[in-house]
Formats: sequence, C-alpha cells, structure tokens
Amino acid sequence: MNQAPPDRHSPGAFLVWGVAVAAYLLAVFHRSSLAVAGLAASERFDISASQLATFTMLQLLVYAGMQVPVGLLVDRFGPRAVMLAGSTVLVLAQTGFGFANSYELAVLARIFVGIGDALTFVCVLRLINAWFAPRQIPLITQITGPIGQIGAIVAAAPMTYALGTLGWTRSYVLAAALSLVAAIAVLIAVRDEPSRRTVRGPALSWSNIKSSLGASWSHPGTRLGFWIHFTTQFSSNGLGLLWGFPFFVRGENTSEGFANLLLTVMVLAVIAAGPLLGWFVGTYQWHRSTLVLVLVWSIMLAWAVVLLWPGDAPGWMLVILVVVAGVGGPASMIGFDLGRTSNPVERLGSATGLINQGGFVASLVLVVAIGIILDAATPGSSAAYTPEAFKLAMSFQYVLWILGLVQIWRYRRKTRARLLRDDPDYWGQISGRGLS
Ligand SMILES: N[C@@H](Cc1c[nH]cn1)C(=O)NCC(=O)O
Repeated sequence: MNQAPPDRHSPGAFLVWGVAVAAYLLAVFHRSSLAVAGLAASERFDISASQLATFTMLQLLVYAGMQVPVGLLVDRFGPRAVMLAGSTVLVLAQTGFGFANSYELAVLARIFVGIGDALTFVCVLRLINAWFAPRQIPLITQITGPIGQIGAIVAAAPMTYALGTLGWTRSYVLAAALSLVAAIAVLIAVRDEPSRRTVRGPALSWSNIKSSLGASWSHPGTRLGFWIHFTTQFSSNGLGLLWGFPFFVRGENTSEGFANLLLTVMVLAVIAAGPLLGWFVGTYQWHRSTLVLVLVWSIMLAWAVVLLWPGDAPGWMLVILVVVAGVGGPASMIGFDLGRTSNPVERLGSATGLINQGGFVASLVLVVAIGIILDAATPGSSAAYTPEAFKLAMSFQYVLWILGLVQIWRYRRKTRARLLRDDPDYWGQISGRGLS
C-alpha cells in the first residue's frame, strides 16, 4: 500500500535549511562582490570597462556551464558533500582574488568563484526536498531564492566600506572567511536526509549520465521548467548585473542616486514577491504556468511602456518597471517546482541543473547582446551611448521573451497531458488547488 506523504517537515529541517540558505546567500554575496569594486578593480589591474565586464560574463558562463555537471554530482555524492566543496572553492577563489596582482590571475580566480557559486544552489533545493513535506516545498523553495538574493544587497554597502577602509586584499580575504564559517557549519549541521548524514547515488558512468540526463530532459515538465526559468529572470538579471545603472542614467536621464534607488527597489520587490508566489504555487499547482504567462506578459508590457514613452519615462513608471521585472526573479523558481513534480528524487539534481541553466543562458545572451547593439548604434569607438541606442538595445529582450513564450506554451500542453497520462487521478487529487 502507498504511504501518504508526510504532512510536516522532519525535526531539524529548519536548522539544515538555515545553514544551507546561509551558504547560498554567501555564494550570491561572492557572485555580486565585484559589482561595487569596479573602480578599484580598474585601478588595481589597469583594465578597461570591457575587460571589467568580462569578469561578469565569464562568471555567468561558468555558472551556466556548470549546472548540469553539478546536478549530476549532487545525484551522485549528495548535497552535503557538493555544498561543502562549493563553500571551500569559494574560500580559496575569493582569497586568490584578494591576492591576485594581474588581470589574468584575477580572471582565473573569478572563474573559480563562478564554480564555487554554481556548486551551491542545486544542493539547497535537494535538501529542501529531503527535509520538508511535499505541501511545504513550494513555499520554502520560493522563500529560499529571495533570501539568497539578500547576498547581493549585503555585498554592496559592507564591501564598499571594507574596500575603503581595509583595502583590496584584506576585504576579499575577509569575504572568503565568511564562507569558511559556512563550510564548517555545513560540515557540522547538514545531513543529506533526516535518516542519513550522506547519500550516494549510482556511479557516474557515461551510460548512467546519459540515462539520467536523457530521462530528465525527455520529461516535458523539465523542459517547461527550463523555459520558465529562461523567460522570467533575464530582465531583472540584465538590469541588476550590468546594464540597469547605465540604462537609467544615460538612457532615461535619471540621477545616479535615483538609478541606485531603482535597483534597490527591484531587490525589495524580489524579496517581497517570493512568499506570495510560493503560496500561489503551493495552492494552485495546476495554474503554475498560467501565473508565469501572466507575469511575463506584465514584464513585457511594462518595458513596452517605458521604451515607447516619448522622451524620458517618468520616475513612477520606472519604479513600476523595476517592481514588475523584479518579480520575474522569484517567478523563475516556479521552473524548479515543475522539475520537482516531473522527476523522481534520485534525478532531482540533474533536473534542477538543467532547469537552472535556462535563466543564466538567457541572461548571458542578453548582457552580451545589449553591449553589441549599444556599440553598433553608437558612432566610432565612443561609449557615450544615446537614449535611442539604449532603447534599441533593451528591445532585444522581446526576441528572448517571444522564444520563451512559444516554448512555455508548447511544453505546458505536453506537461499537462503527460501528468494526466501518468496518473489519471492527478486532476482529482489537486482539483480546486491547482498543475502546470
Ligand atoms: N531565479 C534565481 C533565484 C531568484 C529568486 N528570486 C530572485 N532570484 C535563481 O535561479 N537562482 C539560482 C542561483 O544560484 O541564484
């Protein structure tokens, strides 16, 4: 007889989750710790703006490229071991970045920051699945994403202060020390499952890898998760990671102070929206992708108003834009919920890794495309980009949205059909509350 799923989390779940989320928050902190150090980095390594942007692009590239291997590692060695490796790599990489005295060494260190960062998030989701009851998982997952994003805020002011008072090397070594504390906490407090400190999956042979990835990817729910992640988060990532500040200041003629305020409001919207979306996803499972469609249309509409506004869009409209675009961040977490309900727990790592590539690939394409369009639309080698060039560059987002929406539409139909085929009673079990 099938056992009913537990209704409550296991004892100790919040301790394990708290430590894992702290390690993830620190990973986001390291990911973002260069954003405020741009000027100091330019001076230290004697580099141009495009060399500086290379750091961000490389980090995104490494992060996205690592997701599938990381997912496989989590399924093989369990989240505890992989998370421990992630925190350790971050300690070494940030220390290396602190001592790097050439651009090449700094790039190498940043690549390892990307690797350590990539090793963390998939583990957190796997731990949530092992420790919480199925009905709690959507909410806890949705809260996790935004809490992690607080790392980006924490990176801003304290890092600026540390760089100003302690100098480059000591600031980055101090930042590295935080992840050393996280590594020790993971070692002591995290267990892969309530009943076992460590779990081990099948050996990583080619045939196992092929069958695990093949099985995850062939389920339309994993693909739907990928395209949801792809379509929802690139707009806020593009603004937050690189282009938001220059777009507001040069493209919309705001003051620098207001541009910073807009980026802060965006992070606050991310944090506030997480629990609301978590509640919705947990309550209306059947309507997960409908919510995503409505949110993506809203983001597209807000951008259309700003880009088509004659002259500069008013400040209040820019506030609406960052709030609506910001909600896309937590909305991308819905992709992971699709991965969860479409894959058995032994394949959750690889499914999560596949899905998590989506948003970061889209963000990378956007960040690069905006740079290329800005350069092409600006005469000579000048970096004095005009508002018109910015409007054209930001319009590139519609290419990604249209591609993403078509794929979401296709795979949501297939996912619904597959879930009902696998379990004809699925609708009966969740009706009134909700599918994809
Ligand atoms: N979508 C993000 C998380 C998020 C939640 N709210 C805003 N952003 C995501 O994919 N996270 C993975 C990671 O490593 O950060």
